[in-house]
Amino acid sequence: EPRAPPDRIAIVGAGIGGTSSAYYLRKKFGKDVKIDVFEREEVGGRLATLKVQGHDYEAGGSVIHPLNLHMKRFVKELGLSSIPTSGGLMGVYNGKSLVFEESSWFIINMIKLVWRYGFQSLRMHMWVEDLLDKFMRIYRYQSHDYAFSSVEKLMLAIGGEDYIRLLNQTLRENLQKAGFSEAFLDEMIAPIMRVNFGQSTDINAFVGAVSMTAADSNLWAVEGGNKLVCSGLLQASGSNLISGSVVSIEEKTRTKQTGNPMKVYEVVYKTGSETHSDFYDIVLVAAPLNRKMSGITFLNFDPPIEEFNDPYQHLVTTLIKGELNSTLFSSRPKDQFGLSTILVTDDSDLFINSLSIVASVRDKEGPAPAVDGMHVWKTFSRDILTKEQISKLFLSYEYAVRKPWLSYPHYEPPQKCPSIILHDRLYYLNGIEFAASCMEMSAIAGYNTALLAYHRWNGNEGMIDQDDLYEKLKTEL
Ligand SMILES: Cc1cc2nc3c(=O)[nH]c(=O)nc-3n(C[C@H](O)[C@H](O)[C@H](O)COP(=O)(O)OP(=O)(O)OC[C@H]3O[C@@H](n4cnc5c(N)ncnc54)[C@H](O)[C@@H]3O)c2cc1C
Ligand SMILES: CC(C)=CCC/C(C)=C/CC/C(C)=C/CSC[C@H](N)C(=O)O
Repeated sequence: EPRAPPDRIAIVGAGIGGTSSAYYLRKKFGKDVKIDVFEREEVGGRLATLKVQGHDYEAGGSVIHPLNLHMKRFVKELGLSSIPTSGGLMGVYNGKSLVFEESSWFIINMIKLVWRYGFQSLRMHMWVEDLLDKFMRIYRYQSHDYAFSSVEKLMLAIGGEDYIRLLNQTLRENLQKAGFSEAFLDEMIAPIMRVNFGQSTDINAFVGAVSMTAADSNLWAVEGGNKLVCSGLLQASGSNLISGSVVSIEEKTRTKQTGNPMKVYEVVYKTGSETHSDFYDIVLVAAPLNRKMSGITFLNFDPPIEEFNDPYQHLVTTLIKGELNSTLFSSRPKDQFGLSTILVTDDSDLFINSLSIVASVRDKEGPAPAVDGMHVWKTFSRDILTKEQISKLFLSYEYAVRKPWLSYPHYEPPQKCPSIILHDRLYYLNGIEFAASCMEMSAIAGYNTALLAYHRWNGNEGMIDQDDLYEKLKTEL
């Protein structure tokens, strides 16, 4: 029989990780537990929008894969709508010319790819499909309430030693061993890593494969903004949003109303200039702890809570309403340029990772047609763009707005992922980002940590770190 549920749970962070964990904690522990979600900025976290002339555009997490089943389920259960994001033609620029340009004709693209790279594109598609096939196992494990006490054990359960190997090799090493050519890696793979994770093929091979799936077609987004999933989950979970910044967490002993002494966590948080504190049975940290990003101090833990020293990447999203200077990329007349996404190779020496025409979060039909040759373009760059750099990219522009991020871990395989269990009933979701950082991975972490907290609270050790789950569930169903 499950023991009486906890009285109070605290979640630090109202991004997709924190809000999905609130949603699943409510489902598991029931209606009586009090769930407080602390958020120091906007609900949504790295799911955020920027306004350009009255219209909202994704500035953080923008695309979702059709096989991201948690995001798909959230949109359905929250009564939200999805809009397609793929579309437009892509080119790869190497600093001198466009080494590859998509055609609107599929057969032309195939001929171009086979002519330049043989059948490597087809082999890459199969490599990614194999990863995705194994990846789908996590949904079956979680639908049967199985949980994992570390990212490595979760990865092992999904893809066996192959997945652990992907974590511990660079994408380049893995693909070189698989026989892919340097030209294919430099001209096709590296630009996709740069746009998706701000790094090249030195990234770990698992996040590299995840990044390749983000180059698939049929990607989608939430109409009105992906951050609506977070606000929706927060409401659906019946949690209390506390707009404040958590500054410390410490284990304390308190006497409950029953008269029994209980170990609880004191969460100290600031709202404006005021400092408050409250006590919780369970705490989930759903925000990166790296390099003091969260500003949380763990007080008087013995042994002390592990250090989180790996850096996150600086990345700047800039939205510019302007007319592209297409002569920078091609000698064709500007009205025949035709590309809506430009990726760059490592040796392009260009100060951006990517440039693409974007649609607002309400545009169901894709980007609005150009007005006076002007579109809204999104660039990703490591540093804030100077006016001179923007003027190099655009013949003219009406408006520019930017959002700097500490976006993703800097990946440096072999990849050690931070722990999920920091202390008895103190959990950490964002270690999963060191496998791969995306909305669906944080949603998976939210579900896994909710299940882990529930099973550990109720002593259901048999539901944690089960071996051979794939075989077990294959025969059971
Ligand atoms: C530019 C960019 C583009 C991206 N594109 C995509 C994409 O297309 N598709 C995709 O799937 N993923 C994408 N991602 C990644 C995806 O957005 C993230 O992996 C995901 O949103 C992380 O969610 P999270 O809840 O784990 O963390 P976060 O969203 O970072 O949420 C953590 C929250 O905790 C809060 N917080 C931190 N410390 C404290 C504290 N001490 N007290 C209170 N609150 C605190 C923060 O304010 C934040 O709101 C992108 C990310 C960036 C930056
Ligand atoms: C977890 C699995 C199996 C799939 C997720 C695929 C996916 C959507 C990954 C997101 C990768 C990412 C962080 C992209 C950032 S940039 C997105 C887009 N290219 C843009 O330019 O906005």
